[in-house]
This record gives sequence, structure tokens and C-alpha cells, in this order.
Amino acid sequence: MAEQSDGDGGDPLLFLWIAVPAFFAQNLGQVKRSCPEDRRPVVLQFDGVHKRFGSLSALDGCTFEARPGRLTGFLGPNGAGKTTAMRAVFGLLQLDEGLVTWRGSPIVEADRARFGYMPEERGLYPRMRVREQLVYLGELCGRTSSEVSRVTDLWLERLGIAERAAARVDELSHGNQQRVQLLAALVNEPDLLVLDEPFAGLDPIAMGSMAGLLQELAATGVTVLFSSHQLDLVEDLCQDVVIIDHGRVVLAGELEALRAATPQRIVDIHYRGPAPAWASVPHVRVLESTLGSVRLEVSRDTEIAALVSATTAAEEVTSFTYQPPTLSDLFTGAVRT
Ligand SMILES: Nc1ncnc2c1ncn2[C@@H]1O[C@H](COP(=O)(O)OP(=O)(O)OP(=O)(O)O)[C@@H](O)[C@H]1O
Repeated sequence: MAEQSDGDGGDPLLFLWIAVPAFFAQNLGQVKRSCPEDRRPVVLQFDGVHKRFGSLSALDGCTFEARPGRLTGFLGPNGAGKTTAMRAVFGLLQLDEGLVTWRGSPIVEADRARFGYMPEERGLYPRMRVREQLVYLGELCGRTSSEVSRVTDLWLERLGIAERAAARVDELSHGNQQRVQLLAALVNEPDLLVLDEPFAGLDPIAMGSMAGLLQELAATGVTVLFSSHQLDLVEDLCQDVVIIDHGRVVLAGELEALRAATPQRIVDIHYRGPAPAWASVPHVRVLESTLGSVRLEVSRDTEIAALVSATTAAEEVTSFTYQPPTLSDLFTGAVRT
């Protein structure tokens, strides 16, 4: 696998990883994924991946997987190694150790013809017209012009930007440029979609439509891995999460299972009147307390009756919720400060 870019700067034509193989066209027949006798695991797998930049370990034995038909949130603080890992999927950097595999085999260019990538650098040609650019990019993946035109028109319509098809990319709003960028990752009808912060900078409405779209794609069996710093959104959207810190995976798996497996439970109470003495209840820790609301941490085995009994001292209780830690709580607990 050739190292194409290891530089720090943004490469505006980044997704030219798909550009080289015009010869994909004649090879695509060999990469059909629906072969029923093929029982290899249909996952994207990172296995002990190391990537160093000089003395800095950007990926330090990174191991995780993303599964088909599911949304996997790829989380971590700034500089944790998310973009580096995503670039590794596309052969945009040379790994020092470890393997990234797709369906159980090291990824080759023919696999990448069926992958979609939305890079952090957002590499569209700013002066090229939207539809023309999308068709061009789809053709670079080895698709015929009519195939790619059909998919492009479908998605332009679906994303509500069909009327801007003839506009230049740099004439579009940020949100619409982001939609076109996503579309550029979809024109080859990918089996795997890797998105670097697809929600960054979107307004709430655009976020909702992007979220809905990713759910729809996952529902059709696409493997979707995306990075984000918006933990509430990831919690609402993703079945699986991978949390990475200093190049190492510190927590990974099915979100609900990870939440349920924690020994802590979080109790949020909203009330009127003076604050009851919750801290006096055994095994209760006050995490936050403001006038009229309190957040408590209890153990999974704490006797809730004692807590409820203490709460009745409030003038009125307007809400009482008891739940496992949120994704944000898990993230804070997992990541080194
Ligand atoms: N080409 C490079 N040369 C040198 N260092 C690099 C290079 N690319 C990434 N790094 C470093 O590797 C580490 C991981 O960077 P990366 O961009 O993967 O993190 P990230 O998790 O995507 O961060 P963010 O959330 O801020 O986007 C950082 O310390 C970064 O400075």
C-alpha cells in the first residue's frame, strides 16, 4: 500500500485516494460483497495499530472494530488519534505496526473503491459545479457515467440540494457544502462510510437531517464510523462507541451494554423548596447541586427506598430519574485528564 500523504497540512484533493485506479472499472466485478459462501467477518478491524510521527505515538496499539448496519461513534479528546486512524483506513499514511482489515483481509485498493470518506480537510474543488464534481468523483471510483449520474441525482434530491446542482461549491453555504461533501462519499454507494466530524459546524436542522441520513444508510447495511465531539448526539445516534485517548482505545463496545455494566447509577432530581439531606443517605455522593436540582451518584446496589424517603422532605419533587451513567460520564471516566 503506497504512502500517499503523511503531511500535517490539509490536502484539498485528499480524496484522490480514489483517483488513481481508473483500472478499478475492470476489477470491480471481483469485489462484489454479497457472495453468500463468503463467511469472513464483515467488519472494519483495527488490530494493534501503531503510528508514530517522530517521537509522538499518534496510534499506540489501537484495536477496535466497526460493524455493518450500525453507527459507531469514534470519540476522543483533541489529538487522541481519530483522524490518524481514519486516514489509515484509506492508505493515506504508512503504519509502523499492526493491521487494518476489512472482511478479515488487509484492505486493498479494490476495497476502497467501495468505501466512502469524508475527510476533516473537506477536499472538494471549490470552483467546480456541484453535480459535475460529484459525477467526476464517482467516475474516479470506476463507476460508469450513467450509474454515477443516477446515484448523484438521487442523493442531490434526497439531501434537498438538487436546485443547487449547477452552482459552484464555493457559492454554497457551509451546511450545503457539508452535504455535498457527504454526497461525495456516497456516490460510489459505499459498504463502509468513514466520516471525520460530519456534524461540525452544522445548525440543529442540518444536524437532524445528517443524523437521519446516517441512520438510513446504516439500516441498509452500511458500516458507518464517524468521529465527533458532540457526545449527546453520539449517545442518541450510535449503537456502538470507540473511545480513544493518546492513541489507545480506552473503552469500546455496544453503548447500552457499556452503560449497564458500570457499577454507578446517576440520580437527577428536580424539586422545589429547601434541599433535603441527600448526602446523609449511605452510599450517595452529591455530584452537582444547584437551587432546585441535584445530581447524585449511587451504587447499582444502593437502597433506593432510603433515597426516595429522603427526597420526600422536599416541598415538591418535579422529576426524579435514575439511570446508568451517560456517554459523557463514561467518556470523562475513561479519558486521562
Ligand atoms: N502528519 C503529522 N505529522 C506530525 N504529527 C501528526 C501528524 N498528523 C497527526 N499528528 C499528531 O498526531 C496526534 C493525533 O492527531 P489526530 O489528528 O489523529 O487527532 P484527532 O483525535 O483527530 O484530534 P482532533 O479531535 O483535534 O481532530 C496529534 O498529536 C497530532 O498533532
